[in-house]
Parts: sequence; C-alpha cells; structure tokens
Amino acid sequence: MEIRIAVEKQLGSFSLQADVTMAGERIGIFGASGSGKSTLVGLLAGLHQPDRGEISVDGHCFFSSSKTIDVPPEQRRIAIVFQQHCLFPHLDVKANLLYGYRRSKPEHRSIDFETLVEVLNLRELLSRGINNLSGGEKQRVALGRALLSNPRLLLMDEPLSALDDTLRFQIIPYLKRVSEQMRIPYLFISHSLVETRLMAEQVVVVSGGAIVAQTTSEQLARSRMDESPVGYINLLKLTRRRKANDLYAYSWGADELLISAGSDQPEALFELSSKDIILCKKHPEVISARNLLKCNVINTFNSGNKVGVELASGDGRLVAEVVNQAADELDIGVGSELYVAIKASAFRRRG
Ligand SMILES: Nc1ncnc2c1ncn2[C@@H]1O[C@H](COP(=O)(O)OP(=O)(O)OP(=O)(O)O)[C@@H](O)[C@H]1O
Repeated sequence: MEIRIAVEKQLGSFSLQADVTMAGERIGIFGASGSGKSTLVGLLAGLHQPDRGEISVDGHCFFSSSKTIDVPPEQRRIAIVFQQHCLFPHLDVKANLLYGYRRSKPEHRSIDFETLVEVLNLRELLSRGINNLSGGEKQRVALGRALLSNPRLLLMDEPLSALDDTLRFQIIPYLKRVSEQMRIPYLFISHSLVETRLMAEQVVVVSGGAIVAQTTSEQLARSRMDESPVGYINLLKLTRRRKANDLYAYSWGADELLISAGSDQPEALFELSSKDIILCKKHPEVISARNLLKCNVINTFNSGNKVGVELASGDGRLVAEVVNQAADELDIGVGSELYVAIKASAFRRRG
C-alpha cells in the first residue's frame, strides 16, 4: 500500500504541514501527545478537510484542492479503531459486528463473519451486551466491527491506550493476526515505542504538526534509548525449559535465562530494559545476579550520551546501554567478549 499525504491544515493555533509518502502494510505513526497524529489520520480518513493539498491511497485520489476532489469518508473505505471503543451500547456483540458488514458493498466483502469470529475469538461473546464486556473484549469487538466493513485500510488510533498492561499485550497478537490473515494494511498510531515496535515496521515520526522522520521502529527505539526513561526495551519471546527452584529457566540463544516472573506456559514474551544489564570485562568471582552470560559484541550505536551495545549468544540478541566512559574502560568494540549480568527479577512478563 502507498499512502501519499501532502497537506496543510490550521486548527486554532495548531498548524499541521505534512508532505509524506508511506509505503508498506504495517505502518506506525509515532509522536508525543498533541503532536498531530490524530489530525494527520483524520485528514486521511476524511474526518477533517485539509486547507490545501493532495491525499491519495494506491493512486486513488481522495482529496485534491487543485482538482477540487474531496471523496466522502464512507467512500474512502478506511475503517478506524479509536482508544475509546465507540460500540453501540443498545446492541449485542453480534449486532455490533454485523453493523459494519451490512454497510459494506457486496463486491468488497472479502472478510466473512465466521472467519472473523474465529480469528478474534469472539464466539462466546456474540450474544452478550456491550456493557458486560471487559475493556479488552470491547476493543476486540470494535476491531471486528471495523474489519467487517471490509476496508481497504485500517487506522488504529491509540487502540490500546485505555487498557492496562496485561490486556494491552493480550490484544497485540490479535491486531497483528487480523492484518496478516485478512490482508488488510494498517496505520498504527501510538506514543509508545514498545507498541510501535510490536505493531509496525516503517514509522513516520510526527512532532509539532510536522513529519520529522521516516525510519524503522527498531531504529527509532535505538535512537531514543538515551532520552527514554526506560531505555531500550528488549522484547524477548522465550521458550520455557524447566523450573529452577523459585525461578523459571528459558532458552535464550546458546544459554538459558533465569526469570522470576516466568509462567508454566511453553512460551512467553518478556521485556528487559537496556538499563538493567550490567557488563563486565572479566568473570566476576561471586555475583548476586542470577544470570551471568558470556556474550559477543556484534554492534554498537550512539544514542545521546549513551552507547548501545548489541550482544549475541548463539541466535540470542540483547541491547545493553553504558555511558561513554564505561564503554572506554570496558574497551567495547565489535567482536569483544563480555560477561553480561542480569537479575532474574529484571524481566517483566508481557504475554
Ligand atoms: N478542532 C480543533 N481546534 C483547535 N485545535 C485543535 C483541534 N483539534 C485538535 N487541535 C489541536 O491540535 C493539536 C494536535 O492534536 P492531535 O489530536 O492531532 O494530536 P495527537 O498527536 O493525536 O495527540 P494525542 O496522542 O494526545 O491524541 C493539539 O494541540 C490539539 O489541541
């Protein structure tokens, strides 16, 4: 999918100026609160009209001030899932889902009701009222309703922001699965680096009403490592190996990791901050951290006043951060061998 937006829009004292071409099936729109993300996608969906400019998707012109084209929102076939679910409270789950389906033209109906119910795991909820659903279930229904309108493009505007961490990480696999299985490209709008990394490959960065960068979500997370209070978050999908007293052992590259927050599930997703990894040049004699791994440095990068150190053990990868002085004292360079210490309690389970 190729989305071209070259527009200007004044909203009170806020001015948005964008000139961007986005290509891909899973695109992130990243920026702080008030930077203009929702305004940008509102212009794309036809919820706001640009003061001037051009908008097109895959060569279909949706707006052109010079050619006086302004395709109405319902004809653009762009579905939106918001932070607040916007479901109809007087209808049950099934009726909410079918609302989107009935509004789609028969020739556009490539997503069928039964498949969607299976993919989003909605079968048991179909006869429930909206007020009897949890926040995460409501978002799954909202996503289902949006998809059943058979859009050419799905916009997700901070769809996870109203959910707690546990629900947020439960829903992400559903969001990805529907786009992959149903072949619907999406724009995922977020101010969270972790969500953006999990949901998008290419990212457009918005700040002060302007597009300030187009990059990958991985590069964005690395470049913001120093300024982010949580550093760079390593996302580790690990396979459980064994129970080790009070800890859980997971396979990681050629080694294993001991984790307090493990579970009995065969696989789990963990977050580990680059700030929670200690690097040592020599093997420490005794150490309280339960993980001590021998790793190779395969890459380094600069982020503000910090050096990011990419470490490998087999096919396992981790990013640690150190200040410049520590990087010099440890003599860090590509190919160096280091001991990596991590507390078992430093890992947070996310799924
Ligand atoms: N109708 C309006 N009139 C005046 N100002 C507006 C209007 N709509 C939005 N704004 C302002 O435009 C700016 C950008 O808003 P927008 O909702 O696009 O930001 P955002 O990046 O999506 O933020 P958030 O992440 O908080 O949703 C904000 O300062 C907002 O107050």
